[in-house]
Amino acid sequence: MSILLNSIDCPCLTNDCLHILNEHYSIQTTNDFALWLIKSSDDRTKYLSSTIIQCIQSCMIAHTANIQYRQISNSNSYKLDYSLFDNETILNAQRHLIFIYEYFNQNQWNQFFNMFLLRLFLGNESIKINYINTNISLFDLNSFYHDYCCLSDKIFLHRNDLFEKYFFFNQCFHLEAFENQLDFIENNQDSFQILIIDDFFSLIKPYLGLDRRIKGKILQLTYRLNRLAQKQSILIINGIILNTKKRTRNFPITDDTRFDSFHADQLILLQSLTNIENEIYLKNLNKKSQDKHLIISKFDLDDWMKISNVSSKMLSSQLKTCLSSNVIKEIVLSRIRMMSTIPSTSSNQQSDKTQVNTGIILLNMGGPETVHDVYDFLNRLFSDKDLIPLPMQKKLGPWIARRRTPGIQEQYAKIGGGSPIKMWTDKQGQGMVKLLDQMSPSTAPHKYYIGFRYVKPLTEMALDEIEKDRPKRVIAFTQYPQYSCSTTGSSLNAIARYYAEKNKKAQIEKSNKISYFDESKDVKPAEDLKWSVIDRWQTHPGLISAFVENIRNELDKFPAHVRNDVVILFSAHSLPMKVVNRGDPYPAEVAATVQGVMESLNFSNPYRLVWQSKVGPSAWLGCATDNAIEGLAKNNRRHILLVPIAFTSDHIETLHELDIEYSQHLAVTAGVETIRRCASLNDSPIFIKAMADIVSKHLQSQRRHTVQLPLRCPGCMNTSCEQMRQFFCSSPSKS
Ligand SMILES: C=CC1=C(C)c2cc3[nH]c(cc4nc(cc5[nH]c(cc1n2)c(C)c5CCC(=O)O)C(CCC(=O)O)=C4C)c(C)c3C=C
Ligand SMILES: [Fe+2]
Repeated sequence: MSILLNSIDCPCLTNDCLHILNEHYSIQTTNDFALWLIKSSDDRTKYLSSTIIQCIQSCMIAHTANIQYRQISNSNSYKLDYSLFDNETILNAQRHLIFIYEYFNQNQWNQFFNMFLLRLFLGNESIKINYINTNISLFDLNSFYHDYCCLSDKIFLHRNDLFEKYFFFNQCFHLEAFENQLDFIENNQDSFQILIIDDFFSLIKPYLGLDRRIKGKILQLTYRLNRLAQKQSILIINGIILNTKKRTRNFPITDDTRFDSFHADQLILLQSLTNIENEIYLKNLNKKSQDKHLIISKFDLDDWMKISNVSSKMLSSQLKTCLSSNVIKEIVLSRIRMMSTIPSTSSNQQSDKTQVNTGIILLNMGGPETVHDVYDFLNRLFSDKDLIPLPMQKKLGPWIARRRTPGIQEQYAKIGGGSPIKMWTDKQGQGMVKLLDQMSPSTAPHKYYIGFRYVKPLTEMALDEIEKDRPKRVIAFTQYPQYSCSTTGSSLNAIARYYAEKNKKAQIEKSNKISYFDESKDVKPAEDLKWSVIDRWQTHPGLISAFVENIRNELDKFPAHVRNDVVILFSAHSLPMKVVNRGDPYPAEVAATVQGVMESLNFSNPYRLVWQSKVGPSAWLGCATDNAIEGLAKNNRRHILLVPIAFTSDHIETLHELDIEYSQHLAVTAGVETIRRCASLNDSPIFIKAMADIVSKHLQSQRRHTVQLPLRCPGCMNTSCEQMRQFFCSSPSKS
């Protein structure tokens, strides 16, 4: 596909996205684009000419507050034509993600809302709208309220006071208020939400220079925003910064690669276009990716290109026509019904129509997404007999969870309000299936499912979805590189239990002739799903390379004269000695990863493997990471690099225990001079490539599991472990 590009968009974005576009499209530029280049400063013109152009990959077109660009644009009067918001297109769109151009004036905003919202919400049902605005200077809410409410008594508007208090007086720079706002929206998901953020980048900019945790927090907020965009009826965002992967000399935004994470869930490539009169057109550029990614949002901006000026009066009369049209009412009603039941899926957005060839369920423990989810997380965790067998578990589990909740909530609050694991797993899954579709066309299309043990999307939910999709093959892919019965074992046991229960119900149904299955959902037991399992991958070369790359990057940040003396402290989540002593393979497998990494580093530095995150009073495997830091300092080893080696994404143990408890507090009191923490694998391209490679090799091998899986721990007394092996390792009818 070829893209015709005459961009007026911000060069910061266009540069950063260039490589993505170049990969997928052939790009031509036009005179309009050249015209814009000429208007920009010389340096930039040169730079842009050499890199040509790029586009934005997002659920939303993005725009930044580039000062120079503002100056350029101020000299032109851009007009937006309202016939862009064509009735039918809007009403028939499955979801409405609308780009609002930054240079709307107040009148334009009002008209836009009249057009857009009224058309959307015409109907008999009452609708609540929580209206949030980040920039009072752009438009007048009161007039919007007035125009809006007077046309419909079924629409209730709610303006968030908290938001006003913070945002209007803090110039939108108050992250806490922003977070509160997200909480508010999340807690009111039954109502339609409209969130307007003008120039998101300005909102987050003051925080970008700060440390990893704060950036992490911003990242998390943007991620939540994105999730809301997918779940909620409407989210209107302007100015979301995308894809700031590279810091360029000319356009220094941020070098934080994690900032590009916002957008990839649904790919809609939009680009603003100008004609010679400087009117703005919007063009959907992503036909190709629409097909590929099966986007649910389907408005085609090409159809909105018929530009003509529409006055306010004309708008009102159009709206009245809409009101009287039964056909439109019906469409709106069905739209509202549909939008209010948009499911929160546990995996990537793929159309139901596509037959999935290979399903890959990514297994992990998960972490609470917000502090409000901490209790549920802990409750499930302490109710898991495979992880922590307790006497009277049904009572004791929830009791311990309740007691631990406030302390753990505090920890999650300090790392940005929740665990980022879902976000990273989504990114990893998306990257993995994209690569797999290329690497292994015969098993494509591949679809990933997330199966968490202790938070949603729970393993059982993912299995429900798999049962609906009925892929030809399903792979249970543990996201713990090293096998422990308490982690991977617990997830695999959960899968075996799910099918055992299903089969039991099916048997009862057969004998009693009672339908236990909702036939409309067409859920059947899994005999015909071809299951296999990737149960460990502790020494996969890609995994080792990904660790090595991150370690090298971090070592480079130590002063040259101490670099070779830095002690690399590999830190893994510990295990109770009870578990170690029954023969759990985890300690040896973690050590194998460490060995692989050090071999690949040519044993450049002294190193140790130590163990963190002991829970409760019983004996756990040591040396404990905190004792190791203190001991090293005492022995005059004052430069330490911490490497989380047993978990692939950031989580509370890296972000709180390693970064805050140990690096900020303990290291200082112990007299450590330099302590750094190696980045987690998260969205490392090497790592994502490794994931795809592991799956592709597994598919080629025709093996159903490693030779280790059938072997239970010598001291194992857990009957679930036996049943799990029967499911995955024995009868071919289940394979
Ligand atoms: C490979 C990693 C992990 C192993 C092995 C593991 C074993 C294990 N964990 C507990 C008890 C708890 N773990 C908790 C949190 C937690 N555990 C891991 C990883 C492993 N656990 C992670 C990544 C996390 C944090 C998740 C996140 O927030 O991102 C907790 C909850 C926190 C707390 O209450 O302290 C408990 C409890 C046991 C008993 C165990 C081995 C038997
Ligand atoms: Fe744990």
